[in-house]
Amino acid sequence: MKTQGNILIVDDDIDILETARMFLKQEFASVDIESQPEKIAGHFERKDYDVVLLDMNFKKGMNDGEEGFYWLNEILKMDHDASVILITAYGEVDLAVKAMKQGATDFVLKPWKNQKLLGTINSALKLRESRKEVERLKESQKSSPQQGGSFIDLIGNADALKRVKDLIRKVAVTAADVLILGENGTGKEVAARNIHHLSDRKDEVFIHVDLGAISETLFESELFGHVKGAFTDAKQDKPGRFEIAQKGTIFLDEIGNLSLPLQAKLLTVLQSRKVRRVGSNKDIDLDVRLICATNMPINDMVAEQTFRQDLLYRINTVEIRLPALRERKDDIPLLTEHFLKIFAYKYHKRNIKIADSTLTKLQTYPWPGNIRELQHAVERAVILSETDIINSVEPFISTPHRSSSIMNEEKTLDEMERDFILQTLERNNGNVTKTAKVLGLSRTALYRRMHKHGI
Ligand SMILES: Nc1ncnc2c1ncn2[C@@H]1O[C@H](COP(=O)(O)OP(=O)(O)OP(=O)(O)O)[C@@H](O)[C@H]1O
Repeated sequence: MKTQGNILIVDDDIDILETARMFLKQEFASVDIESQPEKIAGHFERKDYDVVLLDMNFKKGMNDGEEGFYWLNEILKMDHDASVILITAYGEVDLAVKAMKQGATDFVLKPWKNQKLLGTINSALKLRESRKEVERLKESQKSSPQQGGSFIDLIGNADALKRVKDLIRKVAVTAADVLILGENGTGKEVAARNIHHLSDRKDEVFIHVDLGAISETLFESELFGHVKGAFTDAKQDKPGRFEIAQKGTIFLDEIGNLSLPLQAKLLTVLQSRKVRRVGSNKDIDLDVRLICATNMPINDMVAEQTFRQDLLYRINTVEIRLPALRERKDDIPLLTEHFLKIFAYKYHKRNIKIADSTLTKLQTYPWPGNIRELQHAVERAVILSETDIINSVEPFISTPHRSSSIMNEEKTLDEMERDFILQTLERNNGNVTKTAKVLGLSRTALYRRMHKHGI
């Protein structure tokens, strides 16, 4: 069976064109020839070419390759993913190498051996397919609401947040790598998206990678991609997240959860700014903006040698720390009203309001799950409320224990947090996973707090 693929051969030597066509017709679905490069555009209007074989010199006696460069450029203007193979004579190899730097995929020397030509075209076809795959993935990422995500403004006027917003504005326009620190639910992802949207990469993709959710064994293949046959399940070539993020921003979330061996692998890629698919021997230059985030005490982890210092230095050119919600209590009413609007609309309760006294009481609760917890609480209150005015904290809170911790203003925030974790653990029979879920925390974050409170 013939291989799928449209091939165009451009050379002023009719003999070469005919011989190449005769041979390649047996192998590929469609082979066209052209002796006048000025007509390349016409071919591209009629067909989508996967591989173009292009002569370097057209005019007799010319061997500076200038025409080849010119037409290569024209082809890439028409289709920037085109795979162009240059046909060069012996002695023109330097020119061919220069052309590859300018976007050609490969070159073949005249006179060629048919099997060698076939191998070169097949590799170019593969490359073309994988470039198309990257483009397809980019498009699907852009249109997926989860990945593409729209720009959400960081709501809040508290001084601690104003400083963060200032820093974001300053750093966004630079190429600096950014490390965002902060507890769960403080808005690290929102901040990362803000940086992307305020940068000159805003029209390119924003790729969110949750490192905590990728298994140790799949890490390399997910991030760096793989070639067909690299391992048992590698049925076809697949680009990694770094490659998909080309020209855009890659957001490596939960970087503190990476094991030491994976930290080493990531460091190699970040240092060289090159990525190599698993099973391939070709490096791909990376042009990506790097933003990392973690809720772990990364500096302590360096001291404990569970996080590599050299990796930290590589990723934290600028460090942004998002304040916990309890450190910016003044913003609680504003955020509550913001979420109220969203959920009032969603649940068709357009007239719903929250009494001022209730808003004030919500400010006294420590919100260990931060803004995400507040968001869920407002959603619950809107669903449960039977009147238009919510004038109690009860509907915000799923249990009586929780409301007593809200209203008890005598205790310090730390004490309330400790009590609250204990109560929640008790209700979940000591199950940390369930407790973490109820509190809107990751297991690691919950363990850290339990450790802090001596639980
Ligand atoms: N300043 C803010 N204004 C409005 N909404 C916000 C703000 N900060 C966070 N949110 C909302 O709170 C929720 C949690 O935010 P986000 O996912 O960015 O937090 P995170 O710090 O990345 O959390 P995690 O560490 O758990 O991944 C999201 O629904 C987000 O839209």
